[in-house]
Amino acid sequence: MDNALLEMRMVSKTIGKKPIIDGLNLRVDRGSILALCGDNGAGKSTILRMIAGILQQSSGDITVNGLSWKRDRYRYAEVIGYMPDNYRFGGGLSAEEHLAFWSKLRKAPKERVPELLELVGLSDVRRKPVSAFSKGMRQRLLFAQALLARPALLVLDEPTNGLDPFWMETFINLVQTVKNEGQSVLFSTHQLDVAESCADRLVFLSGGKIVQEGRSASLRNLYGRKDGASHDGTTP
Ligand SMILES: Nc1ncnc2c1ncn2[C@@H]1O[C@H](COP(=O)(O)OP(=O)(O)OP(=O)(O)O)[C@@H](O)[C@H]1O
Repeated sequence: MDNALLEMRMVSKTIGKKPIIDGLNLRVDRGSILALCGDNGAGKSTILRMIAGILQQSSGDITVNGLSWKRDRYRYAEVIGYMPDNYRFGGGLSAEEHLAFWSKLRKAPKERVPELLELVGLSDVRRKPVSAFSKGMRQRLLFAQALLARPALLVLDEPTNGLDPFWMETFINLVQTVKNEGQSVLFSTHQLDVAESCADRLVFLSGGKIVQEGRSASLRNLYGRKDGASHDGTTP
């Protein structure tokens, strides 16, 4: 049986005349964690936005659990939990109000709201307006939002950005728990130590293409290089 949950086949994205993603093939297996790494502008957010259905690919195919956004966007949306980067919270709502609103949209049971606030350490401040939250607290709320409906695939854009060491460690434990419950996780990061601590596979992007992938910390040598070549020219 094919174990792929997410499959991207020959996906390209051009914005204006600029090619951003070029012939990308990527898969995430069921019950696995994949970290998308790469320098600024490599194309990580663009890929995650295409998977979330916010951006449409210029060509190629994306399926999650055999579903495609183009053909069946409602069922497709149900199997994905997406955590955006730089989400703008508005309206002076509290953490609890935000999560309750999102839980209705996602048709998640009411009990998930207090449960998730507790999980991400925001129970005590649940009635405070999110506008008064720190970056890390907002990130934890967005992470909780992605978990609401226990989606098959979590798509997280820079989830540990702004987290202090305690919450960074907690994030690593939480994604492991999510994986043990059978969900899959795809996240982007600049923090290689986080990627190495929790991902089954690391994929490195440069200029909208995969330049290296594998499990090992030896991939670290590649990070930030402009030519995308590994130091010894081999694939780990
Ligand atoms: N709306 C847009 N119009 C033009 N160019 C865009 C647009 N969105 C993204 N890009 C370009 O696409 C490339 C990839 O951007 P993307 O945000 O996906 O990279 P990233 O790997 O997530 O970067 P970072 O690590 O800085 O978040 C960049 O060169 C960016 O300037």
